[in-house]
Amino acid sequence: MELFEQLSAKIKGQDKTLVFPEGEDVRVQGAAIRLAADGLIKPILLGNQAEIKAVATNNGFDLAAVEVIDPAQYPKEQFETMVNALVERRNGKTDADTAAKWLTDVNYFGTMLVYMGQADGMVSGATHPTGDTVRPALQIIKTKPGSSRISGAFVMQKGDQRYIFADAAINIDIDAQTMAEIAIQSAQTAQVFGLDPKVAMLSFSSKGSAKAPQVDKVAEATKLAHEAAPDLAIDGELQFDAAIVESVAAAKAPESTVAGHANVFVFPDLQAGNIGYKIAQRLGGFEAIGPVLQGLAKPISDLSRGANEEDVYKVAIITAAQAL
Ligand SMILES: CC(C)(COP(=O)(O)OP(=O)(O)OC[C@H]1O[C@@H](n2cnc3c(N)ncnc32)[C@H](O)[C@@H]1OP(=O)(O)O)[C@@H](O)C(=O)NCCC(=O)NCCS
Ligand SMILES: CC(=O)OP(=O)(O)O
Repeated sequence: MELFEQLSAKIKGQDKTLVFPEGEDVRVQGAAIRLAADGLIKPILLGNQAEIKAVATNNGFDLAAVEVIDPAQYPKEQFETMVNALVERRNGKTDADTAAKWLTDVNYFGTMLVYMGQADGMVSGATHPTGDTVRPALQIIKTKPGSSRISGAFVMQKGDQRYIFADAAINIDIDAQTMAEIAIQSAQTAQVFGLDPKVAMLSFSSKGSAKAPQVDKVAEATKLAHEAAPDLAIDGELQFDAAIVESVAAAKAPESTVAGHANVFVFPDLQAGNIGYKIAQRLGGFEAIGPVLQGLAKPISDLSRGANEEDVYKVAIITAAQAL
């Protein structure tokens, strides 16, 4: 069975509720209506009630199976409960006035619905940049036990080829310890997507072919990940060609069991990761699913603003599966 058929079969009938803060967006509405019609999730759209209706009418959508919440018309008592819960969660870092202001932003409002258990997960980012989409999750949902950082992976698919690219979304400039943690998180994500992880720690050097502090960082991250997860198939530092092409691996890293066969690619910083996934997507013809946020205590997913309706639909399926 194909990946999304498997995930859909898992979530069907589980009635997971997902909140979509960008309820006025036509791609989001289209996906939410399909997800509800397919019995996969119960969607909540956030936004201005009149605008949401206008978009639906203009596109011939029927919103009967979709709950709509207009934060501006949220009952006063429930809003106050939400403000108090946010202040308590922030534990002295955010006062009531700031919390009330934050909650006028749909991403904060949606994240609080998840935090308070009124939704099982959230999908946003079709119109908001990543920082604005994920910041509320970092501040409110926070990391799950065993994780100290949140990172973002893409599932890259073309035909029967499937790879994980990380971090391509969150951590801008990482140290060796963070890169090691991202590697281990990404291997776990690979397993969720049916891959037997073989992790390449990427660099512009293979096994000491270049000397630079940036290369040392990747070699150190590989060592730290080995120590933390001794059973994980991981190697570095490797150039991308050595990681993926058997003949190049034979020349550049002949001792490696990962080189030439890697399916999880961990990038040394966000410039490389974000550029890398978009090149594979736009020039290589790979479908980019994600970013799938790794290490969060509850499932919140970001979208690329370049996402289409199908991307929203698929990311929602992944998010609901994470909520099981
Ligand atoms: C994600 C991002 C917005 C966080 O930046 P920020 O809001 O300036 O973060 P701050 O350092 O102010 O931290 C805000 C909170 O988030 C937490 N946080 C930040 N990054 C985190 C991470 N990777 N994992 C876990 N928590 C994190 C901080 O601990 C802090 O929590 P606190 O308020 O309870 O103390 C920033 O790293 C970023 O812009 N990343 C790049 C996003 C992007 O543009 N990607 C490309 C497109 S996908
Ligand atoms: C993940 C990503 O790059 O998002 P955007 O295209 O919205 O910046």
